Amino acid sequence: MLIASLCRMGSRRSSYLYYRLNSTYIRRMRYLFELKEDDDICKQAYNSGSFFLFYKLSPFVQQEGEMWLAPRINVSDLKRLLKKFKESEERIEESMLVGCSEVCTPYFALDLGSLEKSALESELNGSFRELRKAFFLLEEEDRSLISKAQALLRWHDNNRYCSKTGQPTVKNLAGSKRVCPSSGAIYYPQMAPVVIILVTDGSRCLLVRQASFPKGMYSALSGFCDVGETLEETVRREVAEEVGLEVDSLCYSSSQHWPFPNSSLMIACHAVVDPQRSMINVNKQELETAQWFSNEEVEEALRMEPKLSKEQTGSLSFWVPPKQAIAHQLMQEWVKNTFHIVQKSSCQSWPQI
Ligand SMILES: NC(=O)C1=CN([C@@H]2O[C@H](COP(=O)(O)OP(=O)(O)OC[C@H]3O[C@@H](n4cnc5c(N)ncnc54)[C@H](O)[C@@H]3O)[C@@H](O)[C@H]2O)C=CC1
Ligand SMILES: [Mg+2]
Repeated sequence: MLIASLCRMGSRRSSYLYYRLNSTYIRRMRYLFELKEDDDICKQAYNSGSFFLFYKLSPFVQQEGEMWLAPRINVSDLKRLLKKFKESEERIEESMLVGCSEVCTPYFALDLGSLEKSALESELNGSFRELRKAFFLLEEEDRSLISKAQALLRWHDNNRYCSKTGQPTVKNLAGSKRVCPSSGAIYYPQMAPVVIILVTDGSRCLLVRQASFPKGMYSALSGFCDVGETLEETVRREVAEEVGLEVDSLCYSSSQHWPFPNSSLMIACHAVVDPQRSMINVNKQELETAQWFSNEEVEEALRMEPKLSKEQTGSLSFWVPPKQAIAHQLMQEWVKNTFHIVQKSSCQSWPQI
């Protein structure tokens, strides 16, 4: 966003700043690429790295006043910690690369789940919190790094063996892949593509409840992409499957990595149905209920603090996910009318029927 606004300024100074920001970004991406490709460089990078710590997939966090942080510790503190718990320094090689700072300080994540939790917490002066709680407490940058870190740690934990030979697989130092030494098969960390769709009939938008949602919460309709589907096909199928409506047109909004319960790539879209054919027919195997809401109702739900909304204060009997969820962003776009629907005729990949 900063880069975009600097571009709009259009002055010579802003072009220079734009170039500097952009080149820093390229340098960082090239550096991360090297770390992923070359174990020797990655091993050296541990020495200048910062480490996020986890305990059985729960991130280490600290509270500072009102703020929650996911602190990173440097390699000498990490070595001291391992020594104190009588662990070998080789444990550092179990770390995963999760990113780097503006000045190319690499960030790693390490799970210390085999050590004693309360002793670790008092040594580090903080606590290991479930990601479902930490996610909504942390600021954007920490939240995104911690989510990525947990997704990587979980994927490696679940993919220790080769599905062809049954032999143990070995991770590269950055954790960007695992290799089976006997078959040579390479496995890469994966996330599942999911569409999340805010359906509108022009004047109202459709929100749904799954039985597993917290009481009173409604969200946008969602569903996993089936193998072989385009995004448009998934949107159309999910809307038909879950609420029995036919999508006329749609547009892409944005995407988000969603770590719960496993790693998903949430692909957010707006979709339009014909107001003459807007009668909902809920698939009870998938949803508890689905309902049309007015612009005013959604606007009020968005304004409410999730904590207050859970207690159902005010005139509304429902609440919506907090700002960290992409469903919230779709609703914001809808109430402000800041999305642009692509007409069916101009959508190249629209399925032929
Ligand atoms: N960030 C956000 O704002 C939101 C995120 N989500 C996430 O979207 C994901 C999918 O949403 P649903 O409506 O439940 O999907 P869905 O409508 O496709 O139904 C889930 C069912 O699909 C099947 N399925 C197919 N492929 C699967 C896969 N790769 N992993 C797991 N199950 C698979 C299973 O039978 C599962 O019970 C959920 O993980 C949820 O956490 C959902 C709503 C809002
Ligand atoms: Mg669904």
